[in-house]
Amino acid sequence: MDAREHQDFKKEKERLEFTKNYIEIVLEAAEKSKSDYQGNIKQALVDLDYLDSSLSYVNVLANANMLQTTEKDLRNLRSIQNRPYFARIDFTPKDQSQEEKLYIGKTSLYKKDTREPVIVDWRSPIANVYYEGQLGDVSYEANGETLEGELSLKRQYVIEDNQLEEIRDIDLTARDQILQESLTTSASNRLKEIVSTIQAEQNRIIRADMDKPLIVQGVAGSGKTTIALHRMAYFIYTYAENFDPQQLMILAPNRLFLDYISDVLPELGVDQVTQTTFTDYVQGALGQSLNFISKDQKLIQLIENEESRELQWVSHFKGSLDFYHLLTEYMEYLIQDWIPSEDMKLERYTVFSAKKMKQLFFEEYTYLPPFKRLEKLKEMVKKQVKSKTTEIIEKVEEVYDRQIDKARYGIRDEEKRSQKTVALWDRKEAHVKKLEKEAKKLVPTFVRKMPKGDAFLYYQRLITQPKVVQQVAKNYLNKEEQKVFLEWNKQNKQEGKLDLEDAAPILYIQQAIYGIEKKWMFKNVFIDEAQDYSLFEFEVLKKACGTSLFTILGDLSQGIHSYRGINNWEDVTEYIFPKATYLTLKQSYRSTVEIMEVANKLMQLQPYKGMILAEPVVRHDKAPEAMAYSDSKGAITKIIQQIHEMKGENYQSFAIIGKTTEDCERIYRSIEELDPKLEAALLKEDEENYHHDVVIVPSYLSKGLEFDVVFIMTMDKAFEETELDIKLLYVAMTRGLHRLNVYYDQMYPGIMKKIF
Ligand SMILES: Nc1ncnc2c1ncn2[C@@H]1O[C@H](COP(=O)(O)OP(=O)(O)OP(=O)(O)O)[C@@H](O)[C@H]1O
Repeated sequence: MDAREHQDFKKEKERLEFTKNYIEIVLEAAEKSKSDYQGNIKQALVDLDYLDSSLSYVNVLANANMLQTTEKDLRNLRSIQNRPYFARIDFTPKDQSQEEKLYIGKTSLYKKDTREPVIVDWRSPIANVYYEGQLGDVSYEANGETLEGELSLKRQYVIEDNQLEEIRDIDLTARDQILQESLTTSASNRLKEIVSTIQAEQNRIIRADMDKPLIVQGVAGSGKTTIALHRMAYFIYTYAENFDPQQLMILAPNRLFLDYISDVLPELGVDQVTQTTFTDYVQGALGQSLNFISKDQKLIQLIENEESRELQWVSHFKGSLDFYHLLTEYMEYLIQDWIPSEDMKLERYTVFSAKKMKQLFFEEYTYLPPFKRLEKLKEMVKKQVKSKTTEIIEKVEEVYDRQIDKARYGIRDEEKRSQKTVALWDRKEAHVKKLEKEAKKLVPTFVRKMPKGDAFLYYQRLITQPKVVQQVAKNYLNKEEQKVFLEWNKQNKQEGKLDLEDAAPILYIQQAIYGIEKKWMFKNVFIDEAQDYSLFEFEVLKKACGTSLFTILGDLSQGIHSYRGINNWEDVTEYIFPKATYLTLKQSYRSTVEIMEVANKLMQLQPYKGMILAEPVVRHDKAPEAMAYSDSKGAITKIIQQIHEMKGENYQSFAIIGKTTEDCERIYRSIEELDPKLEAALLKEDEENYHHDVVIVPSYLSKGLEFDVVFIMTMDKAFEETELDIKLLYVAMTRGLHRLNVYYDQMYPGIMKKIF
């Protein structure tokens, strides 16, 4: 209700005033202390010039740290200055009579003297009561303890520019009005934070046990991406003391998507986390750039039906755990002759026995990856050569000395004696020199024989050399399959490219043989659009990152890459993350009831059962319309006209989704010709932004994005009733928040006839 009409308006207004003033005082104080720190640093730097004192260096560091915290606090406080909190709870802890009135906001603020909270952070344990609790008895966890109490008030505020606009008390029956309003607003080109409207099922995911892997199946628009980012923010807050945000990594499907989420990260204070795509991660960890065919390029081939049977089979095999086991065997095969089979000798003396080397390499050093073992062994060889050479030379010298003594005391004739001893001396000297020379060659010879390949080369050898394939793949592929496999890879090699599915095995070889550099290892990994990953990819990420603490979010209904990815979550839990918690999100927040009805109707045409259908939050707009056209230019003219009309109705973001890139290019060219003033952009996979009036995007690339109004337009290649096409169309349909209109060629209606 309008804040002014609420019975507590006066008190709430005073409270807001107080908070506003308090923030101002804190900000002023912080500004002052900031300039003090800056002064201190300046002084310390001056001292550093003429004092050789590590103390002043420490001083610089200490103040720089202080400055950093202050800067961070300042930033946080400034960001909430106009809207310090969004909710209040009244909570009475069990066995206490004093009720606490807690105001919840995006960051916490305490009174300096009493430590009484002015604002409670939304991530704090007690705030859980706001997201989860209904009025009455409630409980929450803090520091491993369950705390109980009574929740007597749950209140929401709409505050704009520090003015209290609305106050809403939530009782058992009230619908979440603020959520409704938040969903009605237009989609900008960016994802937004939702701290004030997080729903209970989402809250459970955000706060789910951080010490266990988490798998989330969530329908389209259920907030998976949003929640992933909020869970990161929660994680960083909860473990602030002993956790560096850089130890978190989020893997997104492409760079376009990273750009889409980029604004919300700093808002949530999680901008320091590593954000990348799977292939960029692999190339980073390898320190090498490789030419992968993107999964979208592959999908285009699939949609266009070129070579599709082999493509699906090879991609599927390369993503399977069978291939993973094959790789494991291959690496054993590969390293078996890394250790020489003959002893390292200096003349007839053994410097390092092959048996000892084998024992070190295959037994003692197995805690290291093989290449590191070799390096360790090299160091060992160096030391051994040094000490053994001295030992051997001493032995040889002893033999000569004995002979010299024998000559000295056994030959009576002086001349003969002298000749003999001199000859022996010369021989001794020459022999020692020879030994020294030979000894010098031992380490370089050993090093020369060390394997010179790298992960990529070893992998190429495995997938393109018939002898290796025959030897290693015989337990996994029959002769015919081996042939297809080899030919496929040979073709790729000739074209200088790699399948996307090659990324995981190359990373596996890197990890298993060379090890992964520390900066590419993480404590916690988040994967969005995880339905597109294969079991092999999950497994290798777990190994390379050195953790099993993954948060995996995906939607099988949108699994347009399921020919290479997964078809169910059970396999992921069974084979990769046996300890994972599995949670689902059924509510969809993005699209209207009308759009979701059509999308669900489409989903039910899937050949297999058991798909979780989305339940939209009750929000209405015009029902989707479908139009069969006979002339594509005419249809595009109509779309342009509708865009102009809807812009007048306050819809802001528009997308035209085509089935293929080719269709999108045709649409784009037509728009340029028909309405050059309309700012249109054709989206590509590696695009980093899409700030335009209208974007034209192929169905497979639209995944994860959202727009106020979506037009779907097909040409001579209709969406058909196949698993892939149904999923592609489902993804396209569920991108719209408010309106969806479909245009298809009347000669090629495909599946549209069944749903409209
Ligand atoms: N609790 C919420 N309050 C307000 N808005 C929400 C809430 N949850 C989700 N949304 C909004 O719903 C939309 C969909 O969210 P998001 O893109 O995170 O969903 P998703 O599950 O990743 O979708 P998809 O799988 O279809 O790409 C976004 O606009 C998001 O801001």
